[in-house]
Amino acid sequence: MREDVQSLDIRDVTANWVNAAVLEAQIEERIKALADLSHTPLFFGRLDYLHVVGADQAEGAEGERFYIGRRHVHDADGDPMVVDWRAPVSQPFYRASKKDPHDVGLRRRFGYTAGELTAYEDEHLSDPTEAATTSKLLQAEIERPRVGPMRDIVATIQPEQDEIVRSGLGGTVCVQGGPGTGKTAVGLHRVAYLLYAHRERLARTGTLVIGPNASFLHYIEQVLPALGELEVKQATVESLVTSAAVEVRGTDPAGTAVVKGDARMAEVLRRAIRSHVTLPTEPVVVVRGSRRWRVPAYELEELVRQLLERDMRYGAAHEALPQRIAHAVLVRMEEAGEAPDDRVQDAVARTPAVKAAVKAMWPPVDPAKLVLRLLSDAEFLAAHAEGLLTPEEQGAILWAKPARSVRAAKWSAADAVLIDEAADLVARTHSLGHVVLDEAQDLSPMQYRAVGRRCSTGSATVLGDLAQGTTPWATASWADALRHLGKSDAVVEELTAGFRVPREVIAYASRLLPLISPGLAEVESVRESPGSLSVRRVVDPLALGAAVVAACVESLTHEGSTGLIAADARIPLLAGLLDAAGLPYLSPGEETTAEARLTLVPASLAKGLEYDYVVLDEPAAVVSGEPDERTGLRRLYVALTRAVSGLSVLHATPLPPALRA
Ligand SMILES: Nc1ncnc2c1ncn2[C@@H]1O[C@H](COP(=O)(O)OP(=O)(O)OP(=O)(O)O)[C@@H](O)[C@H]1O
Repeated sequence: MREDVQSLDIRDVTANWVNAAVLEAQIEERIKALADLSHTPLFFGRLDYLHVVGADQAEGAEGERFYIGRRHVHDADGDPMVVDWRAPVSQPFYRASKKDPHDVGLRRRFGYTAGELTAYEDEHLSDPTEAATTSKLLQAEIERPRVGPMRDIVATIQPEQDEIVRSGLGGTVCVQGGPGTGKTAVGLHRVAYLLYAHRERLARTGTLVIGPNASFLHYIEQVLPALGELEVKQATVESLVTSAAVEVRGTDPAGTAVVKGDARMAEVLRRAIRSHVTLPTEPVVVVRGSRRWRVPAYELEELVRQLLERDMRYGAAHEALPQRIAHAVLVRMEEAGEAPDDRVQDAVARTPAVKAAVKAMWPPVDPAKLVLRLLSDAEFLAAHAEGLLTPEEQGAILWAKPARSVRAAKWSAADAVLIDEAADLVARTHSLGHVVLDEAQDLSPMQYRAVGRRCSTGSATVLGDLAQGTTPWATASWADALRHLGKSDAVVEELTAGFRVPREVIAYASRLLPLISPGLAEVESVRESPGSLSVRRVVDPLALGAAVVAACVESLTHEGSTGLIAADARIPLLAGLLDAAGLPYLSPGEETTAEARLTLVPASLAKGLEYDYVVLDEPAAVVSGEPDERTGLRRLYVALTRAVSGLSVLHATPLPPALRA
């Protein structure tokens, strides 16, 4: 297939150089998508249907056989050899069971080692005498050491995951799932599925994956290209809302950020922007040739009121008003027996008199300047926050030292979201076709709104775990979150099977659940190996660092990656000790390789990541590094649930009570 594309001669088929360039680019893309990945087999499954698919299931009808792979492959005659995993005929590979065989006689899974076919596993789904078994190949895939970036799970997607992956483009899906239940994997595969099922529509409208930080995005960025999808954009909420005009250089105290992130701020902004509208007291007088045309104030007022009532974007109304005034002038011209056309209306709309009137009634508003004023001018804020924010809340968000200009202001991340909201009040934000929002539990209501306007005419996949919410404004319920996102009708699915964390380790971490998120289901590990958990107290606090380094050395004797997770404040100390011990290490954004397998991870960046072995330094410091205890325990829960094979906890300070023996 690649050779076919490479040998295409487009010289005679293109009319001009533009067409040729476009076609050439498409061919390049296609060659890229058909690249041979030596470790990625062309197929991983086979389905033997009992009957011809789609035909009447007549007794004795010949069955059909399909090989399932990451992409469609055909032979020299164009006949399919491998069907795409996303095609409808592939679905039983993921969903069929003894109970519901989907007309499949045999399901075969193929196992590979370093690109070589080394195993296969058969299930005779329609044979009642064969007992249902769990797949050894799935077990092997889950146990495989984690080195390098996140991998696709296309060969082993589980039935409950597949239901989410294949849910339609029309609806928003929200997935609540504990650590390692495959939320991120499912979200990425859903994008790949949607791009297959709705390629044209999404190519036009675009898709976006939103993650918590750059190192997380780096960790997941290979999954979609491995599935042949090169077009999906990635962003953090922060990068989404920071325009070229404002740079985030400041930080807010927790209390301030909570108020700025509250949905009530949207109403404060709406009032503030509309306060720029002034009802006219003077008429507009347009001079054309020897005639003067007068639109009286009461009529202008009526026009302004109509625009206010229509609740259109502020900027759109600003654009519309001159035309409305000009129209009023035209009506007068017609009444006077003239026959003006559209060009006259345009000309009138551009006269200095109309422009001046519009500027007085409906002046342009710069979103950043509007927020600047709200945060600097106590009276202005009070006027628009009246009945919405308490005086204390207003005090919390006012800058102690008002900024002189948009450029000079030390904008915080929460401020950037306010500016984004204001910008949307001025001009509608462009909506994409589909947005995947990962680690959604950490977003503030205002951040949900910012994401929501980027999929206002599309749909979303919202992924998160309420127990892992570590921001002071973390989501308490998915219903609230979805409301702020503008997707109240979304279905909330729950995933409880854990593919990452071994049983013993997840049981240990889950002791925190009643304190951090009462009512949430504990993750049930599907891993067979019990994993290893060791918790060790180091009596001499000064010896803790050395013990932690020794634990890292020990972990590195095993295959796979090791993550040393510690409170952010302890990172410099541990970095020094690792240097002194001659142990090279990476930062979370850097890719682990067979040579560099140790990563030093500040607890604040551990979310979403995983390592074969985790050494956790001083849990009490992880807890006390957060503004309140619940957030601290949640941060600790995240840190405790990053391990695939083993977790070593080392502490000098007593552990939080829930974790004591
Ligand atoms: N069906 C599956 N087959 C094989 N591996 C899987 C499957 N589902 C998930 N995994 C693996 O489990 C691990 C955890 O998945 P993932 O990171 O998507 O979980 P998560 O729910 O997003 O976790 P967290 O809440 O910690 O961010 C990954 O290594 C992923 O590849």
